[in-house]
Amino acid sequence: MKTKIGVIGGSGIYDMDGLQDAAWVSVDSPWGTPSDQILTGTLDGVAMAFLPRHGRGHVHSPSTVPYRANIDALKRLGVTDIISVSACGSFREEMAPGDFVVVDQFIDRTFAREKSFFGTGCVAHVSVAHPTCPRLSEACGEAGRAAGITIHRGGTYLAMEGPQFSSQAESRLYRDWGCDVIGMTNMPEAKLAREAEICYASVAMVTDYDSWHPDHGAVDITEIIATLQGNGTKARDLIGRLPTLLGAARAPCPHGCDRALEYAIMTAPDKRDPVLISKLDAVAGRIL
Ligand SMILES: CSC[C@H]1O[C@H](OP(=O)(O)O)[C@H](O)[C@@H]1O
Ligand SMILES: Nc1ncnc2[nH]cnc12
Repeated sequence: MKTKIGVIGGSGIYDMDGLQDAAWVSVDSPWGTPSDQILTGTLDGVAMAFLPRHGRGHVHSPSTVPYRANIDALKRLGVTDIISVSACGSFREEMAPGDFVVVDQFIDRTFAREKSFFGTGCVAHVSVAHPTCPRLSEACGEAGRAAGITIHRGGTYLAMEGPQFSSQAESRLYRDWGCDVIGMTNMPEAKLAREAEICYASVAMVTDYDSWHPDHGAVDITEIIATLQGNGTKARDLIGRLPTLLGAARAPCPHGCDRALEYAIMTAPDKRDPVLISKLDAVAGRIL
């Protein structure tokens, strides 16, 4: 199988340079219209697909990002591995603004989003005990180190609904829960990538200390935007190193991300809803 790297660019990352045969393409999805067109091309001989999560011009709020359409569209393009690049606040002194964190766990506190491709007429339960792919996360860590970025391996990301930032009491609570960083978008994105059997790694770029830090006051959007610019340059460097690290030929995921649906579907074949089954053609076509 061939590797196709999908990059979902978060706040401040709306484009990707250096692709050969670059073209923005529209992808139709039965799950709605994706956030934007998808930039396709190749980098060092590896196929790439870049999607700005909020759309060019930052149109979609964290609650209205069409997460299902985005993941479905990437799957339709043949994406095997997704790198999610996101801005985040930090709950740890040592995870400072400008640092990157390769997230490996999530606490999902979002509540106003569609979180699954499955439902009435085709029920499925996948495991998200380990919601990110260790192989892909390792490659992101290596690429970040090679780019000279201070990059922390492993961290728990609190996904909040937003769009407002947390109160100081919430910020302190999440810190006490053992969370390391906070953002508004990695859920349900990571869960949907698992349902679509796509390896998913999350690179969170610290922009602020949220609102718990006694020396930093409350999170402030102007501070975030200033830090985002430097973070974006580093993120482009990290992503540019991934094709060589991952290679064009892809072995099956040793952690089973690409087989997540193998035993997940509960609904008996004769009880399945044909309309839903047809919408699942890309996500679950391998097993349906
Ligand atoms: C620009 S501050 C808040 C905004 O930034 C993050 O976006 P993303 O995860 O797409 O990089 C955060 O989740 C909020 O949406
Ligand atoms: N403190 C914060 N909370 C939520 N999302 C963020 N994105 C960047 N900083 C954030």
